[in-house]
Amino acid sequence: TNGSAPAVPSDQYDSLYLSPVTVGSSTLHLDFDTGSSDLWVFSSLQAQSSLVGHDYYMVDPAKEKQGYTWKISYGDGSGASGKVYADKVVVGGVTATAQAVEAATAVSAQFTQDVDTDGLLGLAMSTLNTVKPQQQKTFFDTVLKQLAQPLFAVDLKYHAAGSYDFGFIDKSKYTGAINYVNADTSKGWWGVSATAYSIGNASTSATVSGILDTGTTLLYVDTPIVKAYYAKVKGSKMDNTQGGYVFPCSATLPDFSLTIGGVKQIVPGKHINYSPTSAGNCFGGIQTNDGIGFSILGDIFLKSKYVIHEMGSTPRIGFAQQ
Ligand SMILES: CSC[C@H](NC(=O)[C@H](Cc1ccccc1)NC(=O)N1CCOCC1)C(=O)N[C@@H](CC1CCCCC1)[C@@H](O)C(=O)OC(C)C
Repeated sequence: TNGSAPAVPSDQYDSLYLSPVTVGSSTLHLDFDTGSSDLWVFSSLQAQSSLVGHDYYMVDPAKEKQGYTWKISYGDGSGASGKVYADKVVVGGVTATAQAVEAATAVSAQFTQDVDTDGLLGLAMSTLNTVKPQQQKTFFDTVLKQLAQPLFAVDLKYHAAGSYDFGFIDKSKYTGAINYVNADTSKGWWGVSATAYSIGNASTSATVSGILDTGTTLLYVDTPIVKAYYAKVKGSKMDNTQGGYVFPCSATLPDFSLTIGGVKQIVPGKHINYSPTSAGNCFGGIQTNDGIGFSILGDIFLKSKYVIHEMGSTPRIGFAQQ
């Protein structure tokens, strides 16, 4: 089988994308996250006050995996925890009949405030799953064998609805060739390396190692690259109160590319103007990975591409231009 689910921006700046998922008998809107490996949902186990504005999973005690718990924390400091159930999960017509569904008993303030996100669906390797006493499979791992091809493809768009395809490559969603590279899954993520970057037409050799992460809004790379980029943006500055590089909203932003597998993967300058700030300037889509330890190729990088994540005998990543 195969299937496709829409990926709809949660707000006008594409800060995250939400996809409809049937969990048990409810339809929830989840953030598909290639940076983590838990499928967790807002649930009837939470206080009613935490559920205002959310769709949530009505737990069925008969489906509980007795004694199983989970607890996750994310790069931005948010987190959640709870109990585990085995229930039907359907994504774009692809059905996992007994998927581990992690029902929240507690979620951090960021999640309670963000009333659009009803949970996350992790698409990294199952080795990062947080369920105890026994790690559980991601949705993708659960359905892998029933998929026509062992892959999912990510088609996030700039200020528009895109999609996640499971089990097939949709030729209508990209142009030109698909360029494949081996994925480094040793740390549990979809890891890639670039051998160069370019700012406008100037290319510089450098090793950029990072992970693809649909659950991260921006593009985080090494500080020297970030400095070189904003040196080309008149009026840009590092603004600690805003938490990163900002620039006049009228600035012209150069294109940025990373060379992966010998092919330049270009991020249009337009995509690098992430959003206006409260201070009247604009916040950059490229920021420093200081403190993270590796680069994160998040939505700013992904939203101009069709990216195939293939879990064959050798895991591969395929890049094509939208
Ligand atoms: C650099 S790592 C930071 C990353 N978070 C983010 O990128 C969050 C996502 C978000 C958007 C809207 C509302 C709430 C959260 N955005 C963010 O920090 N922003 C601040 C800068 O301006 C852009 C928005 C992160 O923690 N990603 C998580 C998934 C994420 C999904 C949304 C809820 C919070 C958790 C995950 O991909 C992860 O931890 O990746 C690891 C590998 C870093």
